Amino acid sequence: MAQPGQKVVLITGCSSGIGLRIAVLLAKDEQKRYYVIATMRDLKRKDKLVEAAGDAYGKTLTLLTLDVCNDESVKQCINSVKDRHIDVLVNNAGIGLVGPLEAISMDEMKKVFETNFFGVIRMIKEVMPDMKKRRGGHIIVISSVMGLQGVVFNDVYAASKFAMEGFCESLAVQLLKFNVILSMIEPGPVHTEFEMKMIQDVSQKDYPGADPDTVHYFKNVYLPSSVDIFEALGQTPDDIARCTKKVIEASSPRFRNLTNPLYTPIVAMKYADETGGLSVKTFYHMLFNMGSLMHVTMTAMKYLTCGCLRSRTVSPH
Ligand SMILES: NC(=O)C1=CN([C@@H]2O[C@H](COP(=O)(O)OP(=O)(O)OC[C@H]3O[C@@H](n4cnc5c(N)ncnc54)[C@H](OP(=O)(O)O)[C@@H]3O)[C@@H](O)[C@H]2O)C=CC1
Ligand SMILES: CC1=C(/C=C/C(C)=C/C=C/C(C)=C/C=O)C(C)(C)CCC1
Repeated sequence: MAQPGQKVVLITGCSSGIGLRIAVLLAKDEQKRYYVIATMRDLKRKDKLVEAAGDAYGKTLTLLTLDVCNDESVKQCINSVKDRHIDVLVNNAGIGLVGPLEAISMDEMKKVFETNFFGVIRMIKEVMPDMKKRRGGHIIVISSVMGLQGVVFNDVYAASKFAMEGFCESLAVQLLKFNVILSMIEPGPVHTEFEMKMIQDVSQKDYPGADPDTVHYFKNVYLPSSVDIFEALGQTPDDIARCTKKVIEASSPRFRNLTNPLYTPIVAMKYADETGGLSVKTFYHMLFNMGSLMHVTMTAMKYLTCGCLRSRTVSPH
């Protein structure tokens, strides 16, 4: 049970990746300021979290079942929290989807929106009324740079994160009136099971419905570039956990929190040209004309990025 003065933090999707690392980092806080309710849809997948939490498990970290796609599961979970009191809600659970649009079924697309968009809304609808009544609370959404800038062959995943950004931009204004803070964390590529699942998924599919040219561009042009980008720009889930902890602890938390300074120019380009042509043409050029140079370019970017870009992001250090 939470001790007096401890903040109750509920996190979704803690069986792996970013959610797991946020749960562990907060539960191991030296000053024991947090009581972490780490949730996952299938408790059979708890072992990695329990092992990483060590002594904190059963003290500052507890486990609950929660499937963000299921109304009953969300209600049951929140009702089982003492007085339904949650100080910080971290909406982390999410799934990816990559590939040629023609080869993706409507059901797969709906599942992405059901998890990444409606899953977050379901959580916020359940937790927000109590926060509003108490005139206090912090809602965090793990969005993505793909909520700010689309990426080729990630059309539906990016759309789900864009939807989230529009939702949060709208809601944040109302919540401020009730002293409830809303913050978005916007990571670029992060080395988690998300990346593995994508690679595994791609290796199993032959993309029926997509023409051979499109499949070629996806498999032989986009995928190698994407692997290079993960290698050159990829952050660790611990980086994202440290950024999230900083946002939770800030005296005046920012609404947007890009975690990767190397992405700042990509996002800035969009606002530099209101016609949108600069972004579309630059990505086209990067992908189709510079594909084989991507590795060198990304590595150079990594070393050349100047301090002014870093200051626009929330640093994990
Ligand atoms: N990795 C990356 O490059 C980036 C990831 N993100 C975002 O970060 C978040 C976490 O992803 P990441 O840690 O990388 O990926 P992982 O695949 O490692 O973790 C995703 C987590 O979400 C859980 N999850 C999926 N569906 C549901 C559901 N219906 N209910 C509850 N939990 C569910 C998974 O549980 P289960 O084990 O049961 O499948 C898992 O615990 C996502 O929102 C993702 O969009 C943002 C930017 C970049
Ligand atoms: C191929 C390619 C790109 C790919 C970016 C990728 C692969 C980003 C992945 C982000 C993730 C995984 C976010 C998760 O939410 C760029 C840099 C836009 C430049 C143009 C070519």
